[in-house]
Amino acid sequence: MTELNGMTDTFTLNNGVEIPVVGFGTWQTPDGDVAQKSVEAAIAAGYRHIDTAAMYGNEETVGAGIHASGIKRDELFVTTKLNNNAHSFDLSQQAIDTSLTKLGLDYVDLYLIHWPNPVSARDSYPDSLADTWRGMEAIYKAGKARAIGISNFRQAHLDVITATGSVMPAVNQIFLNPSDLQPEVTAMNDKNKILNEAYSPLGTGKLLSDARLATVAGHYGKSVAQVLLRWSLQHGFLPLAKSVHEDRIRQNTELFDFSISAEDMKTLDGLRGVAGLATNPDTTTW
Ligand SMILES: NC(=O)C1=CN([C@@H]2O[C@H](COP(=O)(O)OP(=O)(O)OC[C@H]3O[C@@H](n4cnc5c(N)ncnc54)[C@H](OP(=O)(O)O)[C@@H]3O)[C@@H](O)[C@H]2O)C=CC1
Ligand SMILES: O=C[C@H](O)[C@@H](O)[C@@H](O)[C@H](O)C(=O)O
Repeated sequence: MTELNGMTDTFTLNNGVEIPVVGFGTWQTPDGDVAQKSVEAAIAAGYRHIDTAAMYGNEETVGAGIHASGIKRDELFVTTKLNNNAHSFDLSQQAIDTSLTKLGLDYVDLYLIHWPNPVSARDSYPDSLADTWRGMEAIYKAGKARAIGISNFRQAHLDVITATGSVMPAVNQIFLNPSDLQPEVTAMNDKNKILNEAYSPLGTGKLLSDARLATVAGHYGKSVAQVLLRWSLQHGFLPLAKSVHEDRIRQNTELFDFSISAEDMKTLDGLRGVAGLATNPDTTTW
């Protein structure tokens, strides 16, 4: 993308759907008041994109936060994910209906397969995965999701679904921050016009105390969190930041009044392995 102006900026997915360039994460956000209030706070702060999952156990109260915010449905982009234990055509059809009921929505904007190779279905992989993608396509065609995609997928997994599928995933949501740029996965996504969504953009908080990141943030009078999110955007990745604190939620939207220099981008790109973080390289157990 060439210009970054604000939270309502969008990337265009490979099926033409517009997706707001920053998303609000809800993994480990406790179900109940905390989820409802943090989602409301995120929408009030300007977020127009919420990321949840059946696995997070908070779809009901994330949905309550969406409704309490008073935002119009077509001004909000909502993602949820197929649970790890729901890998089959039939289970995927049941799972989307359950998620929609919990969220109180008629459709989601994006529905993702959470992991390619759930432990419970490992024996039947890759058949279960091809079958699940067929289920995702049916969900898309029924209008229950405006776009469908994948998460934690590498080449071998993508090959399974493209061998029999007819819809290319719109998104691959992956672990992506300066501790791990995942060059092979992002190249695969780029080649197939699959958007790179950056999960754990703050390393689930573990990157925030790194001294080298603090030095770079100091160049801009910004927090480390803001620099990490801006780094994602400047790479063309869509960051999903989670917080349950109103001040941080707001802070994480203030990303459009500065730009990281090419030199500092290089420094950040060189931080591989920082804070001991890296992605599981074992493609067979994903
Ligand atoms: N598809 C997948 O398999 C996965 C998807 N995800 C998605 O990505 C989202 C983000 O990733 P996640 O791993 O949750 O973590 P993040 O990288 O977003 O980091 C969140 C942590 O950082 C803290 N934090 C957030 N903003 C600030 C700030 N400005 N200053 C100081 N601390 C801050 C939060 O604390 P606090 O909340 O207390 O403010 C929390 O501890 C998830 O919530 C989920 O939606 C994540 C993992 C896997
Ligand atoms: O979306 C969240 C993530 O998938 C998270 O639930 C997993 O990474 C989990 O901690 C695991 O160890 O498998």
